[in-house]
Amino acid sequence: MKKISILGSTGSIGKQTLDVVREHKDKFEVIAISANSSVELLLEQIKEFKPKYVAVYNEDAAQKLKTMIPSDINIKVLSGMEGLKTISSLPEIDVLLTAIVGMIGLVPTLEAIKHKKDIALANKETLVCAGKLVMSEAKKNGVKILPVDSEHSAIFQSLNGENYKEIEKIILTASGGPFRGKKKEELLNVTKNEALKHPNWSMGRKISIDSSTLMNKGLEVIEAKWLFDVEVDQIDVVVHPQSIIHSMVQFNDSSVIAQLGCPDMRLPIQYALTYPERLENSFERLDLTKIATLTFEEPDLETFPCLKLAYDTLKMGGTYSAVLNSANEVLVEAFLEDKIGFYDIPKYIKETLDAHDSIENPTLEEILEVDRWTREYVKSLIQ
Ligand SMILES: NC(=O)C1=CN([C@@H]2O[C@H](COP(=O)(O)OP(=O)(O)OC[C@H]3O[C@@H](n4cnc5c(N)ncnc54)[C@H](OP(=O)(O)O)[C@@H]3O)[C@@H](O)[C@H]2O)C=CC1
Ligand SMILES: CC(=O)[C@@H](O)[C@H](O)COP(=O)(O)O
Ligand SMILES: [Mn+2]
Repeated sequence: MKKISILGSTGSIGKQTLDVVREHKDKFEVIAISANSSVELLLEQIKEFKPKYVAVYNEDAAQKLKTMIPSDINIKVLSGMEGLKTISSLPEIDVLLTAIVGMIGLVPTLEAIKHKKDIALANKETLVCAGKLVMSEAKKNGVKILPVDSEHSAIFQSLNGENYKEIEKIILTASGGPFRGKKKEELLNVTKNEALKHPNWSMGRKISIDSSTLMNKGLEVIEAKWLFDVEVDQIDVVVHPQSIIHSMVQFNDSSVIAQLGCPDMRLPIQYALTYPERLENSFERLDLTKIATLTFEEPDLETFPCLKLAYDTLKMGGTYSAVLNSANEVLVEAFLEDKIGFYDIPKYIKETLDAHDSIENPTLEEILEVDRWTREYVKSLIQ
């Protein structure tokens, strides 16, 4: 039995992780679950999976959950950041699955690494804001960082048994999002509801907006750099609207290896939890004869400037990617609250990057301070 703790069990990835557990009840045991404030769903999950711990970040919600749990259920209710850190480092867990959204996942993930827990990583913001630190801590503690993000799982699977030094290029596929093929003039006044309509994946709100701006691909470029230890010019993005090829690796002998499958996050989640083994499951099989065409095009960096901004921050180094990420988190939230327009997202990110004094090799405390500064700066721009 693999013992799992889940950061963000009530979200899109969290719920699909529990689907994987349901599929393999004899293989996985859920020791801890958590959320920000979705207590009704947490209660259902507690009744079904019987975890020993639940962490609710929001203090009021944690208190509310305590009153909702029937007296015959024995579970420890924790709260705040301390709660998230505790469930990330429990002695009895083998792996922490990070399905929480945003850079708030950084501190508990580092806590898990310090306690030598393997990480099944969906929370890409952690590597975007602190990739160097997280990967070096993982190496120091002998911890595996197992990618859940579909593209990075595809790359990881394509690299199975290969020598990472022989990678020539990583080719990240992008769906192009809901606005693929459109030009800036057509997108100036798009609404959040239009932006939330991803063509292939049903995901949380933040990542759905990121896909519509192509920031998601930018964050994934940065995530790939740290996971696979490649240079920025070794990472290409190709738009592949069908989301069947989840990504590829080109090797130094010109061979290209790819991973394909139906768009279903349960597979990368399962693979991260069972690696290096594979487990038979009931998920839909890919039938290539039913797919008329697989197409590929270059990303349009003029219409989608967020992707270029992400590449730029990798080239500039230091804490620029952390600023990109924190600014984006604030701006996506503001866009979802109808406070800013679609193109205000790249505009204010650029202005914040221009105002930032970068720090080379930042410590955790410095990254947290950069996050605080960035949020304050961006909010002052919006007002
Ligand atoms: N969805 C997908 O298919 C994919 C997602 N990812 C990445 O996975 C991560 C999760 O995405 P997704 O599942 O879509 O997001 P969702 O918005 O669907 O879920 C987010 C989860 O995080 C929890 N959460 C948010 N803030 C806090 C907090 N402060 N403390 C504790 N828990 C918190 C939420 O709790 P609550 O319900 O209470 O708000 C919820 O459980 C993101 O980093 C995303 O980029 C990567 C690849 C694919
Ligand atoms: C499922 C997944 O991994 C998402 O990150 C997905 O890739 C988003 O799609 P695009 O960003 O390519 O539109
Ligand atoms: Mn992805």
